Order: sequence, then C-alpha cells, then structure tokens
Amino acid sequence: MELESVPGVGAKTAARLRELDDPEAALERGDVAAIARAPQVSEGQAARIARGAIRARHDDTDDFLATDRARELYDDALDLLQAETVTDYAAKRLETFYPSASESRLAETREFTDRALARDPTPAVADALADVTPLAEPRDVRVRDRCLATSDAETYSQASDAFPELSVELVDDARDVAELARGYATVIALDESFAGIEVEGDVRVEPQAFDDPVSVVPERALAFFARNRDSVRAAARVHDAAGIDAPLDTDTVEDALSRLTEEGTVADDDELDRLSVAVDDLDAAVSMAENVANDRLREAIEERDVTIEGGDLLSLVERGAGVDSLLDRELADEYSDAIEAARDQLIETLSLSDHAARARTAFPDDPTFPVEHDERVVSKLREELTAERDRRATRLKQELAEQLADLREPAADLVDAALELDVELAVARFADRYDCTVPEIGGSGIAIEGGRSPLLDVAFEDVEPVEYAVGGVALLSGVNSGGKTSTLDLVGLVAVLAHMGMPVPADEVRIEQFETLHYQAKSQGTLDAGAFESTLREFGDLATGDATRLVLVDELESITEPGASALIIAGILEALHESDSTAVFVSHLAGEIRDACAFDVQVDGIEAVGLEDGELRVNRSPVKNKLARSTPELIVEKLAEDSGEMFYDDLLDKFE
Ligand SMILES: Nc1ncnc2c1ncn2[C@@H]1O[C@H](COP(=O)(O)OP(=O)(O)OP(=O)(O)O)[C@@H](O)[C@H]1O
Repeated sequence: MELESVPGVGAKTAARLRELDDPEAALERGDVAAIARAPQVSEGQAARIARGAIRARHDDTDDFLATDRARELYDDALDLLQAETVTDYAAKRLETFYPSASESRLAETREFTDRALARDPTPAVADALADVTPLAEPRDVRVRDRCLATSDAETYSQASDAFPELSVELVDDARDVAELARGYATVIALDESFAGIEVEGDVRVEPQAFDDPVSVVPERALAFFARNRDSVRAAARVHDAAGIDAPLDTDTVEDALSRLTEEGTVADDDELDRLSVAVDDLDAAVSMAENVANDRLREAIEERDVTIEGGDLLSLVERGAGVDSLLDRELADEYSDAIEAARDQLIETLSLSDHAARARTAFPDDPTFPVEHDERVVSKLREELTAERDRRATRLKQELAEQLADLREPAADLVDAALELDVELAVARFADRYDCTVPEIGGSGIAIEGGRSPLLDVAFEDVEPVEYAVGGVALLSGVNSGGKTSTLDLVGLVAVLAHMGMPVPADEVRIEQFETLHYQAKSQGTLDAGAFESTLREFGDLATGDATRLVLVDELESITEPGASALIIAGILEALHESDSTAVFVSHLAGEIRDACAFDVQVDGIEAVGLEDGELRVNRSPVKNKLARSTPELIVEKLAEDSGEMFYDDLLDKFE
C-alpha cells in the first residue's frame, strides 16, 4: 500500500510513518497501535489514518453519513461504544469502525463482532487492562561511558544512525583512540585496522558491532522494557485473567522484568550491590576504621605509664625524633593491635575479603599517632573496585538485555493483543448493556423487533420496546410526544451500527445493505427563501441520485407553509418511491400528503391508547397502515365526551 495514497496521509505524515519497521503492513492492517508508534503521530491521528487505509483497502467511500443528523447519530453510537472501553487506545481504535457500504468491509467488521461477542468481559480483565498502554519508545537514552571510534567517514555515519545512544568519534590513529580511552570507560573501535593496538584502558576492536547491537548498547533493550514494564506486566495479567494464549511465556517475561530497575539497570544482584556499596562508602569506611584504630591507641596510651630514662630522652630529642619512635619503641604491640583492628573493620564493613591484601595496606605498619590511612592505596582500591563494579554491571546488563531483546517482539504482540482485546470487550459490554443482537443484513427495507434506543432521555430500563418495519416509502403519523422522532432515531441508530458491523439494541433486526443514510432532522421553524431553496435542492439531488439509500425525515412540513409543504413532500415521496428508496417521513400532515401523493403511500401511526390524568398514554410501536389521530383531535374527542355539548361534536366531525 502506497503511504501517500491513503486519505489523510501527506508527505510529512508519510515521512513519519516511514520511521516504523513496516508502515505498509501497519496501514494494511489498520493497526492503530503500530501507526501511533510513529514519531509525532497521536492516537487520534493514527485512528484517522487507519480508517483512511481501511477505506482505501476496501475501495470504500465515506458517503454513508450524508447529513449532519446522520453524522450526529454516528458520534452517538461511537460514544456509547467508547464508554465501554478501559483503555484510551481502545476508544481510539473504535474510531476505525465507520458505517460502510462495502460488502468486504462489512464482512470483516461482522467477523470482528462475532469474535467480540464470544468474549466474557470479566472485572478481573478490566482491572488488568487499566494498566495497559501502547508501548512507547524510551526517550533520550544516552550512554556516556562508552563510545564508538572509526577512521572511516561512511562507517561513522552508519554508526551514528545505528547507535544514536552512543557518541561516535572520528579518529586518525591509535593515538586518538588512546586519547578517547582516557575520557571513556570503554572505547569500541569499529575498524579492523585497529586490531592489536596497544593502548591503556578498555579498548575493544569490534568490526562486527553492527551485527550485535545488544552487546554494544544493552541499555537500548533495558530502557525499552524499563519504560514499558508496567504495560507488559499488565498485558500478561490480561492474558491470564482472560484465559487466552499469550505470544510468550508470561513467567519468563516476569522473571526478566523482575531483574530490571525502573532506571533500566539490573536489580537484585548481591555482588553488584556489594561492589557498588564498597565504591560509594569507601571513604566513610576508611575514616571509620581510622577512628577505631585511633580510639584504641588513645586508650592504650592513656592506660600506659611510660618511663623513659634521661639519656634516652636526650637522644630522642637530639635526633629530632617525634613521638612516633617512642610509639615504636614503647607501644609497638598496641599499635599493631590498633592497626589490625582498623584493617579488620574496613574489610568487614565493605565485605572486602577478595581485596583483603590491598585493603590491609591502606593502614601502614609504620607507627604514627594519630593513625593515618595511605591515600594512594585507598585510591588504587577505589579504582579496582570501580572497574570491577562496572565490568559486572555491564556483563549483567548484557545478559539481561540479550534475554529481553528476544522478548521485545513477543512483548509488543502481547500488549497489542491486550489492547485489541479491550476493543472486543467494549463491544461485548455494549451488547450486554443494551440487550443487543447481531442484525441480519439483506432483503429490502428494515424490520426491527423489540428495539430500544439507548439515546432516549429516559433510563434504558424504562425504554419501551418498539416494533417497526418499513420497506419502500412510508409516512409516520402520531400524537405529540408519542415517540415519532425517537422511532426515527432508533431506525437511524440501528442502521448506523449495523453498517459499522456492530450489534444493535433490539431483539431482532433485518436491514437492507444501504449505501447512504440521509437523516433530515426537524427544522427549527420556517426557513427563509434561501435556506428553503437549498433544502429543496438537497432533496432534488437525493431523489435523482442512484445510491441505495435509507431516508429519514422529521417534520419537513415546518420548513414552509402547510399547504405547500404537503405538496412538496408528496412530490419528494413520489421520486423516492420511483427510485426504490427506503424512506420514513414523520409528519403531522400525513393525511394531506397521502391525498396529494400520486401513489398509495403507506401511512403508519403511533397511537394514543388514552388520556390518563391529562397525560397521553401511547403505544410506542407504530401501527401499520394507520393514520394516527392527532393530539388536538383526541382532546376535542375527550371534551365532546365529557361535556356533551354540540360545539365539540361538530368540531370532532371536522376531523373525519
Ligand atoms: N420507546 C420509548 N420508551 C420510553 N419513552 C419514550 C419512548 N419513545 C419516546 N419516549 C418518550 O417520549 C418523549 C417524546 O418522544 P419524541 O420526541 O420521539 O416524540 P414525537 O412524537 O417526535 O413528538 P413531537 O410530535 O412533539 O415531535 C421522549 O423524550 C421520551 O421521553
């Protein structure tokens, strides 16, 4: 699929989509999650692109929703479905479902719905879904202790593209490499020609680095999983809770993830922890050990009476010797005890038994008071421990990254599958909440049994089921507030949902496959000449067009004077009748229009079954071939019955 052939994809968006591994396949599948992984493409935009791609794949148009009211009904249908999703992703993904006139698209969506309705939307799955989000690339992974070096300009640009996390340095010779090794813990030379160079530091010659990115930048896989860990884990829980097969072993991924910290480092390695603590606490531990030695020595000195003969004292003073030599001579044992205690303390505090030999020399044998550590030894020790810590951290990172890199694709599939499941579960929940059925597509016109619109202003459980069937053209008459508009809405909503491939809120529905839904809402009062003309033109186009259409029109008579309205509506009905359209026109002038019609138009009626405490009681299901009596007529009839006055009887006769 050519990217720019998809409606809504311009050059800029196409360039963004090309950043994906296989953008054509993502579009082909209408895969919102994959499309949204392109840089700077939001989920909303991804849904629009996916919808465009689906349309292109099915050679479909977006003509189904022909009027504002039809589009409103689609928005309402989408809102109802989206209210059932747990994830934002699923809400966006539902936007790829649109009412379609394409048979292949409808077959596809109906297959999806079959799958969805077989799902069991349990609370445990919904709970787990709450933490699933589409996978995101980690931002700004920068590795600062490692660099790549090459003397070749082409390799340089190749490496810059392949390893954006690392600095790539252009070098001329081994001297330049040596210079780099002073600034970086590790230098990876990419040119074979550097093999065998002798430079100080960790310099590796790895011309094969491009084939093994995980060992060059283990941080990439680690950062990816650190960023997406919660989502991957939640997706695994979703699979468990829903009892569906996961594309990977969830225990393996859990085990690997439990070894990863939020920062993308390896957790739970005692040896690495020991080395890290040793490096961090070295200075503090040395000074603590020093204190131990000094306290001991001070105590020993305080407890000792030192007797010194005058000759000795003289010789000490004459030689300029300090108290150290006195210590050496008089307190040698105490000094070595104190030093031993300091050494033991240092080794024990930092668990340095493997560096005991060097650690011991941090406190020299030569007596001094106060005792002082040898900073050069401590520095060397720090260097060794740091190198050891870094080597271990890198090895652990590489091991874990190797394991995680293999899991990356299946983990992405795992998350995608969980998100897709949310879309299916939303449809299952919608069907459940509104007692839906899968409509039968075919025949001519539409037949609804036990239809209950979720769009009414009453609680769904109080909605009275409606039976209504129409083939060809019909007028719908009825008392005020009897439910005429609500019936049109129900027919419109059922048509929209059915063409989206979705279940519909009814006991049973059969519906013709229409190419367009033209729903004209009631106009707010008489139109001025210009607006009247353009409305008429719209109907002119509709009447002469050749699409298979469902036309719903609510009280068109209000656009102009009643007499003219009846004639105009009659003319429109005749044209629609000629073109085999299915149409329902709600009108208070049904009788007049029928009289003006050149064919025998069917008139159905929503009847009042009586007046109760001034309130009309109605049968919400239109009665076939019945011109329902109007509210004024019912009131006149009631007055005639109640008062027995001739005036009302005469008035009632006028309605005959
Ligand atoms: N099937 C139903 N179940 C329960 N209540 C309904 C049903 N249909 C309609 N109603 C109630 O009746 C009210 C009026 O319905 P609606 O507007 O469809 O009547 P109408 O016949 O188009 O009225 P008007 O002639 O004034 O335009 C709705 O707002 C709703 O409260």
